[in-house]
Amino acid sequence: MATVMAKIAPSMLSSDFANLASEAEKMIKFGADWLHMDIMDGAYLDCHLMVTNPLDYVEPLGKAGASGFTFHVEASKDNWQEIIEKVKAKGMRAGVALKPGTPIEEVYSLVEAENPVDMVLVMTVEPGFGGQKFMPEMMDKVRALRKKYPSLDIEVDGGLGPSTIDTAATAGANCIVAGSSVFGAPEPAQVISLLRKSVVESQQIC
Ligand SMILES: O=C(CO)[C@@H](O)[C@H](O)COP(=O)(O)O
Repeated sequence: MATVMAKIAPSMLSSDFANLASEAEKMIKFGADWLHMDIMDGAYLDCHLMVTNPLDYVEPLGKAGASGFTFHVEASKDNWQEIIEKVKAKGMRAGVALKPGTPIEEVYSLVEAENPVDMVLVMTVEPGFGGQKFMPEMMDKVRALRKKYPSLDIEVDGGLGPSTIDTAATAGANCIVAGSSVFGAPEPAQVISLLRKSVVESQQIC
């Protein structure tokens, strides 16, 4: 599977997520896979929670129509099992993210749990803002995950674009989050298509 997700930043949303659908519609026009479920069959809304208390957001995001709920391993040391359970009970896929300084071994127990996460998000910049430089050294984490879990969804986020996608895709990432490279492009659709092509081609030679 190759998934290209255009990011909807929290600052673009109202506090009650009331404008979620209209923001998702914009992404459809650009050709992203990341779409609101109520708008189109097969649409997928991926939500990455860079917060200290992810549990508080399971209910509102489930209600708003989120498809995937990704929380940080650094913020859930004591309650990740409860978060996964509640996220899945709300009909969402569960993902776990890790910051650049966090060792990859910290997510293994969440992938191997009886009730496991469906995806691991390897941050390729420090969480905080768009437009940062891709960190190629994070590809060691992606390679380790892909080797250990051949069919796991592995997402990368930060600095992804035409000049970095091949590095991420050949390492084994199959879900790509792209902000500035898509929104800053004269032809966003072309960038999305290029990102997808790189992932698909890398999967064929694996
Ligand atoms: O959330 C983050 C960083 O905190 C990322 O999602 C970036 O916002 C992606 O933007 P680009 O690096 O693609 O511009």
